[in-house]
Amino acid sequence: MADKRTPGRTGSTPGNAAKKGRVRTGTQPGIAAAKRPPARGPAKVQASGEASGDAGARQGAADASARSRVEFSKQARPDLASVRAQIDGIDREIQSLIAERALWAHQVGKAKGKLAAAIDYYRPEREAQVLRRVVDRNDGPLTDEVLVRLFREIMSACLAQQEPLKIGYLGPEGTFSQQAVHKHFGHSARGLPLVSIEEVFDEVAAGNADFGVVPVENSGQGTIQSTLDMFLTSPLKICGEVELRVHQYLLSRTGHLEDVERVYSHGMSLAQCKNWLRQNLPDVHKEAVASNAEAVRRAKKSDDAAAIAGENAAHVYGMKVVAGPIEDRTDNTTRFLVVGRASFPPSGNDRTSLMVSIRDQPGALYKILEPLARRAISMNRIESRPAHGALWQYAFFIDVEGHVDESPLKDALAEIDDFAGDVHVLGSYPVAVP
Ligand SMILES: O=C(O)C(=O)C[C@]1(C(=O)O)C=C[C@@H](O)C=C1
Repeated sequence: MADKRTPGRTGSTPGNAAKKGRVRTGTQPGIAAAKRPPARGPAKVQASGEASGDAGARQGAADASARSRVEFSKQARPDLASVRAQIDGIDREIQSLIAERALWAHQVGKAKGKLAAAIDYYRPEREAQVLRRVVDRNDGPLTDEVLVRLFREIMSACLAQQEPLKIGYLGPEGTFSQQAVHKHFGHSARGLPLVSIEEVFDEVAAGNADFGVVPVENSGQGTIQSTLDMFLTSPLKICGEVELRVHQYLLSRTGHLEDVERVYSHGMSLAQCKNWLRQNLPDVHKEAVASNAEAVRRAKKSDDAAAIAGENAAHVYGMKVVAGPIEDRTDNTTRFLVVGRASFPPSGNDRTSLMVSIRDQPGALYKILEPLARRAISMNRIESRPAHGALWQYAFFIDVEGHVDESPLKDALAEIDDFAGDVHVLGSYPVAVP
């Protein structure tokens, strides 16, 4: 049956890996294939269409999936035991396919040659391509976001077979930065909580962490200047971006709003909940601290204190939720950057961050932007920061679409007038997948 689902797969399974004893009995592709229940219509067509890359088969999968949903909805009241038997069969099949995928991912590792560490196996551009395909194929009922999360976890586990990646972030545990690490690298990566954004950059530069995840802007509050300033002196490259929907909660020991006399949080989080605080706790003392998790740790010390943080932090620190979500904007989103020591090839949908310092001459910024504009290269962002070491001189942080190794961005950068200023490529990276 495995032959029918993915032509040529059975028999070419990396069998020697199984011989080495890395595979649990019963999940070996060969054995599992024999045990698999008869494939149900949608799954069968979808899998074979994917393996052959045949658009017709993929359409067939979509049709079959739509058909099966109509059939589901027509059923008056299905028999619970037989529905569960179906689910058990599907679970068995999913499990054996995940095990088989892990074997292939291990083969990819071997195909890359003798590499030193997990970081050498990590390929953000490939991960983005895999996830975009998941989104393209998605025909419901699960959302793109849910499916992307599941597939990220699978890739994260596959990569961790070599060795887990070590990711530095603004700690302690329970911060939104930690959530961003999990969203981008999955739970098989090892998080390294650090005390400041500066330390995240330092630990990655020193090789003590493979990558770092740092917040760079919030949809309502704008840029996190301290992160941008790190790029003025850091040698690190931007290798990725993560967008995280941020929900804020008021947490306390007692769980009662009337007990609250003081509220701690990171300055950004206090700002994101300004209206709610004005309406619900107008007279209490508000204090900005280094991180939301630090705020929770302080609030945990007394009954009259509360903290604003993610719901996650309530579980990590054993606090009660007083109210939430309490952010003023319903689309409250924070963008994080992934920083590392290497550059990666194009993924097909990339963004590039540039840092430009301008010479003091007429039209300098125009001369830098004109070659981009002439090629219709979209600019997502331009931001100025005082340059280090020179009074009234500015560095411009510019995000554009495209990858430095590909036209038209490659040609535009080659043409940019050297006399107008210095253009430093901070990194080209895949546009965030939801
Ligand atoms: O395709 C690769 O290069 C792999 O190593 C496999 C894989 C995956 O599981 O799909 C795992 C880790 C990489 O970051 C990218 C993809």
